[in-house]
This record gives sequence, structure tokens and C-alpha cells, in this order.
Amino acid sequence: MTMTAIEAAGLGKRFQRRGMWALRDCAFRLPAGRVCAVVGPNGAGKSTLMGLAAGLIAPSEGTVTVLGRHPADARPRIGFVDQTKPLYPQLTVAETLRMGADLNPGSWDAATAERIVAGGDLNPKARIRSLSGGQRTRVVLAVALAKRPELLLLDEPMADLDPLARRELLGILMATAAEHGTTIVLSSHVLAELEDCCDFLLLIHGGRVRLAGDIDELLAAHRLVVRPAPEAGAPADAGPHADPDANVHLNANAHAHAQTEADGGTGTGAGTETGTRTGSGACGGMGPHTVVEARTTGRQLTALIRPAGPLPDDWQAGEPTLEELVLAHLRTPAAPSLTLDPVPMTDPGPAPDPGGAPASTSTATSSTSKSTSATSEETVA
Ligand SMILES: Nc1ncnc2c1ncn2[C@@H]1O[C@H](COP(=O)(O)OP(=O)(O)OP(=O)(O)O)[C@@H](O)[C@H]1O
Repeated sequence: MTMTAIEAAGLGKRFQRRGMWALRDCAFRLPAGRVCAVVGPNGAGKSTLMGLAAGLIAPSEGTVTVLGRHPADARPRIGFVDQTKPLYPQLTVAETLRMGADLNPGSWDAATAERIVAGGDLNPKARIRSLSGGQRTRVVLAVALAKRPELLLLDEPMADLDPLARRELLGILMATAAEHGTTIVLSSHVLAELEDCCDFLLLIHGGRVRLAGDIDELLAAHRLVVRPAPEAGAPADAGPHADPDANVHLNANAHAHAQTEADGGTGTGAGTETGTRTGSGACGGMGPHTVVEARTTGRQLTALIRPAGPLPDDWQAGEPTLEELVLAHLRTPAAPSLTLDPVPMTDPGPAPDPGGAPASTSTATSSTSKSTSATSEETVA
């Protein structure tokens, strides 16, 4: 089995020649066997990324490989459920499953398909056109899972399911991933749902990858700190948006300037930041740490930071939850992005850079750099 499920390098897509970029400078590597959450606001580029990975649309620039191949060549090994959930309306539920079996000889898991359909009390003789939206979703998921794909791309699959059905089908998805090593890429706006089942995160905003990596490592690379607000007269202190100069600088450089830095002694290995780190002046005494978001309430300042060293004793600091991490980045789109690229376990990676720093559990990649070498970027342990 291929060890890398999806690898994107400089990936970009725009739908019209002179139109807006739906996705730009997208670079990440998703190891096989992971359950990856794709999050971002409406119009961020999540469906575009899914369509590119499924081989349904072609990149305007850059590359994406799926299971080590061009997406079109990997298609028989991919299951894709997009937001439109296409089915033949004139077929019955049973005929739909039979067609799935006919189209996937040798790999069709009839028991799983029937279990999913039966879980919704669906009449096998019911025509697809007579089903509710949630019932159709159940049939689409039954077909996608029964195909036993190595990679399952699910674009907001749970949106029209009731809470019990969501829980049941997520459980089946996770059991499938565990049993067969299926890689699942799941986009959703329900963060709580993703927190329970995903171990890898891709946060997309404005067509750019803002966060990418193992969720535990991303959480460990951040701290939610509470500390006394700076004295009156001290520099403004509200994160990257607070300092107009810093903001201009961020906007001007957000995607043209890659910067690596320490992971703050969190033991998670190095990552690559893009954008400009907010300095102590811009953030009112936040020291060398990267400030993702900072807010002052009365005499208290709360900030999500990426530590660049030990934190002062009078700061209360804890690891953020996934929801806190994601929401802070969504509220502050100008914050530097961070990509943590896991070290391949058995993939023959590129030759190590003789002058580079040793990698720990992660190596650095840049989401904007044209270089795709995982080890040639500077890492600072
Ligand atoms: N076929 C298309 N033609 C033109 N523009 C498109 C097309 N598909 C998507 N876009 C544009 O690309 C951008 C990204 O859209 P995309 O559907 O990937 O976002 P999304 O993150 O999936 O959003 P949502 O959460 O609302 O589903 C949007 O600005 C959208 O208008």
C-alpha cells in the first residue's frame, strides 16, 4: 500500500482564465491511513481541493498525486462523495447497490452496504427519487464504503443527516478506517464532530492552506495563554490585526515569504510558517512568540500563540482544543500559516540536506515555497 495518500505541491486552481484563484500555492502531504479533517469557511476552497484529489478537475498550476499516482489513474482506488451526491433517481435502492457491485467486481463489500442501508430502515424497493436528502446520503455512503476504496473523499457528507444517523455513520466510517487502513478526508463545518474522529487537519482559508499536520502536533505547537494586559500606553495588543503596520506587512508578504522558527520547546518538531511573525512591539510584550490571535478584556489578555521559547511564570498557558485552534485561525486570516509535515515511515524521501538541521518527528515544508523538499528547508529544533 502507498504510504502517502495525497501530496500537493504548488497546487492551484482557477475556474476562469482571469478569474479568482479558488485554491493557490497548496502544499501538504497526507500520510495513508489517517483521518483528515478539511475545515474552512464557505468558499475557502475545500470542495475544489476534493475535486482535484478525485481527479474530476485539473489543476491550473502545480501538482497533486493520489496514492502515488496522477488522480485520474488512482480513481479506481478512490471513493468520492461530493456535495451533490449523484445517484440515478429512477433506480431503486437495491438496484443502486447491485450496480455498485457490478461496477466494483472483486472489491464490493455487500455486507457493509446492506448494513448501512438497513440502519436507515430504507425499503430496498424504494426509488432513489422518493428518498429524503438524508436517506440519499445514506445510500451514497453505502456505495462509497462498500467499494472498499483506499482513499475516501467525503465533502460535507453528514450535512443533511440527523444526529443519530451522523453518529452511526461516523462510527462505521471510523471502524472501516481502522479495519482496512482506509485514508479518509472529511470536510465539515461541525468542529465537535471532527474532533472525535480525525487525527490530521487541513485548514483552508481564502484558497490557501493555513494549517496542515497531525492534530496532536498542531495543538502541541500552540498555547492558549492568559496574562495581565499591558499597561496603558504600551503598544496596542490585539494580534496581527492590531498593528496597522504589521497588518500591511502581513498582507504584503503573506504568501511570498516563508519563515521557519522553533516549535517552542513543545517537542513536536519544527514546522514552516508563512506570513510574518508578529514581534513584541506589535503585540505588546508577547516576546518572540508568534501571536495567532490576541484579545484584551479589561485587565486580561488572552492569546493563542506559537511559543518560541519558555513562557513567563505569570502567564497561564495551556494547550488549546481543536475548536479553539481552528476558530482563532479563522478569525485571524492574516496570521502566519503553519505546515507540519510528518516524516515518512517507509517512503524513500529526498536525500537529507547535509547542511540542514536534524529533523525530530516532523520536517518542515513550506506552503508557499516552490521547493517541495521536506528536508531542505531550515528547521530550528
Ligand atoms: N465551477 C466553478 N466555477 C467558478 N468558480 C467556482 C467553481 N467552483 C468553485 N468556485 C469558486 O471557488 C471558490 C472555492 O469554492 P469551493 O466550492 O471550493 O469552496 P468550499 O470551501 O467548498 O465552500 P463551502 O464550504 O461553501 O462548500 C469559491 O470562490 C467559488 O465561488
